Amino acid sequence: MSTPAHDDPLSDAPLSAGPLSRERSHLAASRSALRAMRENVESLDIADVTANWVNAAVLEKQIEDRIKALADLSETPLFFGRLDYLHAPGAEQAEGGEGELFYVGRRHVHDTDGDPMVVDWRAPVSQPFYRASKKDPQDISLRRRFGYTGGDLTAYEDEHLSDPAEAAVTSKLLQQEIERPRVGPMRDIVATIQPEQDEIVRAGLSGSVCVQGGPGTGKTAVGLHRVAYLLYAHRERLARTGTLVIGPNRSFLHYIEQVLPALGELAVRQATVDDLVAHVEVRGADEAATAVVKGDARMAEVLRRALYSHVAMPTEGIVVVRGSRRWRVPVYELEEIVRELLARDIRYGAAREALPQRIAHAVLVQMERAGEAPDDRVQNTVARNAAVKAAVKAVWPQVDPAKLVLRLLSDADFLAEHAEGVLDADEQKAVLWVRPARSVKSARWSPADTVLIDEATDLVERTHSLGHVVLDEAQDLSPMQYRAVGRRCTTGSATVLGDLAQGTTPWATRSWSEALSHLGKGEAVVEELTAGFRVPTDVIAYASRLLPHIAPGLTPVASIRENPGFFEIRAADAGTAGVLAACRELLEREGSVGLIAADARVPELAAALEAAGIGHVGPGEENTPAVRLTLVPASLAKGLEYDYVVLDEPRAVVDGEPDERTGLRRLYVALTRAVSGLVVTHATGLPPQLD
Ligand SMILES: Nc1ncnc2c1ncn2[C@@H]1O[C@H](COP(=O)(O)OP(=O)(O)OP(=O)(O)O)[C@@H](O)[C@H]1O
Repeated sequence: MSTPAHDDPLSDAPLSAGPLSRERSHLAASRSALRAMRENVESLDIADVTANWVNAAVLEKQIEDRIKALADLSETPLFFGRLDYLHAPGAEQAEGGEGELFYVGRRHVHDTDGDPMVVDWRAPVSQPFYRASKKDPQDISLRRRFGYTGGDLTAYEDEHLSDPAEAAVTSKLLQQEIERPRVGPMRDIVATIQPEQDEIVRAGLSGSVCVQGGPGTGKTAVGLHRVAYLLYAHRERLARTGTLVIGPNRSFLHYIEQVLPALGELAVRQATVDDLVAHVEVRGADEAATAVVKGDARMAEVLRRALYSHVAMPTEGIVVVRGSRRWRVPVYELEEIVRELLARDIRYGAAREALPQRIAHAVLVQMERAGEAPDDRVQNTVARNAAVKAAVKAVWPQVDPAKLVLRLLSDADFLAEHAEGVLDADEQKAVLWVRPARSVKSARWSPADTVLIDEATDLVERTHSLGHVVLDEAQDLSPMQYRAVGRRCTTGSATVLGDLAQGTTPWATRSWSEALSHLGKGEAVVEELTAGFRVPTDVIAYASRLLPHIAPGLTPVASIRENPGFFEIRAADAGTAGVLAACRELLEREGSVGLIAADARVPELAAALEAAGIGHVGPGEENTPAVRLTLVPASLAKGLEYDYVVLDEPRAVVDGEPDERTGLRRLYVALTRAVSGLVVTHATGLPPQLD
């Protein structure tokens, strides 16, 4: 880049002077054009279009959404880049835009003639903004990045990609954007998506992608931008089939929930795995050893066997009486029908529905042989005949999935019968309830039980599949949970995001290939992200000392932040005075502060903060300028970030987990939440793995 970032010291300068003024005029003109587009939609009179009130309501909602999408948010720049092509791109790539110069922004804006003023960042013509380089200029002569202060365009920076004399330099604006202090919920990264991230964002809809990346490498950001991209590129198809983002817990979902709406996408569902499988109320919890067995993929086989044990081979034929005639379906023919249905790849419930029709068909064949000419109506009547119904009930009874799981967990003999050769005696004992439940309502279901019910439900009736599912923090899922997510995208594709080093469940993923096969997406490509956007150099280097103990073989994250970060380890006296002092000190600085502590220490710290008059909120609650401190139990820190972090008593974080490796992984998560600085306070010494 030959041209350094141009700051305009005279932001009130007359609009006649220099490129910055011209760019500001284009911004002003684009804003007016956007206003005109919005007014155009606002003035639509739907009474002319439809007289039907249902259609009118639907249309009104669409118009409302469109008006929302066309809002001009004063703090959000309308465009952040400009591309000057050497040649006008082909019509297909330019998407209606003619010419060689394009402004890249969050949404498409056109003038009254329909000519584009700003092109959507997701349009093919915008792609070189993210991918072009000196090595591969992609027909770009100039890439210009814009810098904003508040809503004002205040700087720009040029790269002449096709000029061999110009050396490649790191962008200052990009660096500023990455180093900007964090406040409030997660924000979008459209202006600064990196080439390796963009490849994942724009990967095709048909394939599934898995991203392994250390803390702060942008996995969540990439996943969310990928959804926005797919919705743009395949709008109609995904509107029909649906998209879903899965995160680990409510506070995480709350943290990310504004990113997609900010990108103009309002219709993406966000849920936890527990939300997806909420067939019954969860009131219980399992011991780790029990949850491991319940989450093992072999449970799927136990459930399948238990369900199909309800199918009983017929022992006698059926006689259907119609008028003066009696039609007999002999037992061997019934058996053949049942065998054929068992061999087919259809759900238990679908086969149960097909069975009376098959029996009726057998009767119809006999009628035809006897010279009658029965039609479909006759077949339906025969299928509803009492004798046929009774046979179906005996041979292929209805099964309630929750009751099936209830029986497996309560009845040792029933479990033994179907787990024979699949689970050993200890494993069977582990899954059995100590106190068997009487009914589905009174049972103390655990989260792992609801996943079993979900599996059983899917055996009975096929789960609805969506067009695309993004699964974040995937490393924590059990094989049975992967299956539950996988059946929600059997006909669609998935983006799986995670970090093996951050797996903190007893069943955490050991390898992505294994996880992907449980998900049913064994063909997914595994990509790795290693450039870190969050954690400062000194902090990530310190946290990476844990890697050989928690995930040997993983590449440590290389921070791309220039600021080495504020990092201190402080020995403190027992109690809370040292931690509180660190919080006070960091609150003097700009941005958010997270106090992360072992779950068991949270009540004591909350009381101490209150007594000291330091206002704080919990994770997932909104910070305000007056209350910038969040008290975060270590178990909820995953995926979140704060400008400054105070990490209380690392040893307690490690000791809070059932085993050392999980403890050290939890500590790794806690150590990697800071954007600008980290203070570790301890009274009991540090875990030796950090030396
Ligand atoms: N290209 C980028 N430009 C600017 N900021 C970025 C970029 N990529 C990621 N970030 C920022 O870096 C931070 C970390 O990103 P993100 O939370 O997506 O990482 P992650 O890999 O999911 O981390 P974790 O493993 O800790 O959950 C976020 O603030 C995100 O906005």
